[in-house]
Amino acid sequence: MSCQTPVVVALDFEQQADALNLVSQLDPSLCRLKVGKEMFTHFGPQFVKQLQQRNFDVFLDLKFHDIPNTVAKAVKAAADLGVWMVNVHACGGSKMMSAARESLISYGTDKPYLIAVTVLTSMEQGDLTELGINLTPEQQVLKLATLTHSAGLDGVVCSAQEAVLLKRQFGKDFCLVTPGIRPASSEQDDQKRVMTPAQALSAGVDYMVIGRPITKAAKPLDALNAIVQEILNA
Ligand SMILES: O=C(O)c1cc(=O)[nH]c(=O)n1[C@@H]1O[C@H](COP(=O)(O)O)[C@@H](O)[C@H]1O
Repeated sequence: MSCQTPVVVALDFEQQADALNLVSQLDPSLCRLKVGKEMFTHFGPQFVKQLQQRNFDVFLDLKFHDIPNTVAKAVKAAADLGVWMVNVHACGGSKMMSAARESLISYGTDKPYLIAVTVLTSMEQGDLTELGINLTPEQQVLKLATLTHSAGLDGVVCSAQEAVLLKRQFGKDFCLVTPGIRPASSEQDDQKRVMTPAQALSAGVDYMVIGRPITKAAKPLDALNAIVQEILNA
């Protein structure tokens, strides 16, 4: 059965055994899984394959940002790995994003979702100013999402705080993937532009990436179930 909820659990663990211990308690109909830079650097494609063998959809979150040729080839390598979703940085620009999209044409309907990171959810106004960007986070997200949409990608990573604006601008089929999701009882950690699961759902997000509120909970399965319940009740 394919996944019935928008939850994507971010598997950010140092030890593969700890990640697999959590995964063995999870059901692919209740969540998808994200593998990011830490675990992919430690454990590589073999780790992704282990998750796929357990019937999970895998979001390979390596946020590619490089010259067009390099990113196109990296995205193609992700497609060869059979991942469900892969991302690039929208800051890499239109040419880079177009090259990434074109590298997936030969995969037809088997291609992974290709999405672009706009403004990291850990960033706020001061972080943009520091980079010489004199726009609000929302304006910068809109600018990068416009480039992403024009380059023909499937959607963006943004915060749930920008979801209403982006759905209004680009329509319901432009996929919104939102980290920075925090149940009311959770710590914010290093996330800045946050929303609760219920708020994110009503803002119209398609997928919620959630890590520490689940993985660092005393009882991760209970934490996930509570989040799913909050979404179902919203
Ligand atoms: O692309 C991402 O997944 C991502 C983009 C972004 O803007 N913010 C963000 O937090 N992420 C990832 O989403 C996950 C969030 O984890 P928690 O903050 O533990 O819920 C991490 O694995 C981040 O690498």
